[in-house]
Amino acid sequence: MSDPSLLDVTGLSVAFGSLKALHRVSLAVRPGERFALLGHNGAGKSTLFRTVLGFVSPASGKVEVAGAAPGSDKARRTVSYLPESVAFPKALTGAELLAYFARLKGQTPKSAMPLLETVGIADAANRRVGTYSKGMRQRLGLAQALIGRPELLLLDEPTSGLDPISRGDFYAILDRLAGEGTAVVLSSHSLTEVEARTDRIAILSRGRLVAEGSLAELARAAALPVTVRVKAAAEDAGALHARIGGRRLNGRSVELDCAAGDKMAVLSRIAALGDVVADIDIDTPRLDDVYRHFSGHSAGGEA
Ligand SMILES: Nc1ncnc2c1ncn2[C@@H]1O[C@H](COP(=O)(O)OP(=O)(O)OP(=O)(O)O)[C@@H](O)[C@H]1O
Repeated sequence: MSDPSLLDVTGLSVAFGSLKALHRVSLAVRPGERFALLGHNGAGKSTLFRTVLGFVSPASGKVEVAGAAPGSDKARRTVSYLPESVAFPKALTGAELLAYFARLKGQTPKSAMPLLETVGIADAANRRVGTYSKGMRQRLGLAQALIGRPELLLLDEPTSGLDPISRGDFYAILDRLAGEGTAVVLSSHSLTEVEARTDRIAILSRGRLVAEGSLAELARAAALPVTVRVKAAAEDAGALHARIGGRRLNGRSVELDCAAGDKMAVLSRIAALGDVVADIDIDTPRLDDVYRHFSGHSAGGEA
């Protein structure tokens, strides 16, 4: 049997006056999962986080954090949050700042110090935070969020403004935490980085959950085609085209679209042509295709 969910959201609606920020949203996140929340500006991602943290009350529906109500002692011990922009006092060192947050969370400063190592800024522990780069401040923010070993991490656009290397490093830390059983829920506008680094994806559009699942499941649900590109051995795309159909790309290659479920049958048909074929490439649907399909928004790599 699979682990029980750490986060259970059932039929959640949240309203600000007449504005429905969330409308009947349901989702569940299990230990060790890396879960991405995608959606346009104002789709309701931060509202969902704030409801899980107990700062916003549902108009209807239910949220449970490890089976407990948001804001309860058990939920607060389970969940931790990293807001999109963290503002730390610049005059404190990284170690001093972590010690301060450890005391606030009822932990000893000593117990929190290894977290500087976890997030890769132990070398800068005694430097003032004012001298940290944006990437180092995000790492410090993550260390702060990890105090007390939360089982569920909520990260609001944690990599926005980071360079590609810092983003990669940040995701590597999240991968390690998930490997140790932490559930990681992050919101992001960057489809390319989320695609490779999360296990499940939820797409919010105008407060509604329009899709939820792994990338492969979403691509199947959207019935997006797989594209198979076949290169002819003797620079004779004409002969190849006559045998397998599809579109001629140039003098050498032919491209075919097929349903995901038909991919293996199409590949065996092409393999049976033997020497006529020099090479095969397969393009499976990307997250920006899936995002565009479900959200009705143009993606271009950014949600
Ligand atoms: N406290 C509030 N009072 C009134 N309206 C609010 C409040 N908080 C959020 N909203 C509205 O609720 C909707 C959802 O906002 P939310 O911040 O959850 O979106 P988001 O998906 O996090 O957007 P972004 O990607 O821009 O951060 C928006 O229309 C926003 O203006």
